[in-house]
Amino acid sequence: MARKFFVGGNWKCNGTNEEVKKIVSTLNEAEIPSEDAVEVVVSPPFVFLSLVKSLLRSDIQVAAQNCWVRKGGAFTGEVSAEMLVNLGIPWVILGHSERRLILNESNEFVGDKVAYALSQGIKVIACVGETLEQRESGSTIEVVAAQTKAIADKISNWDNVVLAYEPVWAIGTGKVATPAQAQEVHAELRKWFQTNVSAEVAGSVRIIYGGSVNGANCKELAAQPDLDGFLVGGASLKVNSSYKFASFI
Ligand SMILES: O=C(COP(=O)(O)O)NO
Repeated sequence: MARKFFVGGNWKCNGTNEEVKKIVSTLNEAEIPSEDAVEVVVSPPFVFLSLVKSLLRSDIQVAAQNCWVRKGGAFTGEVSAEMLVNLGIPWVILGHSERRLILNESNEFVGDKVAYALSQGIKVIACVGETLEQRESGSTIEVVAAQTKAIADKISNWDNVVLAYEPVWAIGTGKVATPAQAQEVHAELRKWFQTNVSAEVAGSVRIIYGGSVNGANCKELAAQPDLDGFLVGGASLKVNSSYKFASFI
C-alpha cells in the first residue's frame, strides 16, 4: 500500500508574532504538492497555535509540540489534549529527544502520552532516536525498538501515528544521517512492526526522518524505500520568498 509522504516542520521554542506571521505568509505562497500526495504539518510553540491556525492555508495542518499525559487539571504549566481539540489542532509531536533528555521523559511516559492523545482524537508524531554514545556502542536498533515498543504496549491502533526516527546526534548539528544510515534504521523499525505488531501496520505506518534535513539533502533521503517523509527543525524556520516546499519532496 502506498504511504502518503509526510513533511513536518518543528519550529521548537522559537518565534515572535512578527516572525511567525512572516513564515506563515511565505508558506501560504509556497508551492506544495496536492494534499493527496503529501501531508504537510507545521508545529509552532503553544503560544502561536491559534495565530498560525487562523492565518495558515487550509492544506497545511498544525501540530502542537507536546501535551499532557492525562485529562487536564492541577498540572501547572501543562497543556492538555482536550485543549488542543478545543483549539482545533489535529496533531501533536510526542517523545521528542529534547524532552526525553532534558525533561527526563521515559519511554513509558511517552507511551502513555501517545495513548492519551490518541484517545482524545489527536493524531501523533511519535519521536524515537538514539544518542551518539548509543550509536557508537552499537545499540541503535535496541534503543529505538525499546522506544517504539513502549508506545506499542499502550496503543492498539497505529492509523493515526507517524513514527519519526530522529537520531539525537543529527539534531541541530548539521550532521545529517547518510541515506544508508537512515534507511537501515527505518528498515529495522519496519521489520520490528512486522514481527511485533502486524504485517499490515508494518506496511502502512509512516516512518519519517528528522535530524539536520534541508533542501540540499532531502531528495536523496526521500529516495530511500522505508523513509516516508521528514520532521524538519531548523530548516523549517528558514523560509524565504524563494521557498519551494517541493524541495522537501
Ligand atoms: O528535532 C528535529 C530536527 O531538528 P533539525 O532539523 O534542526 O536537526 N525535528 O523534530
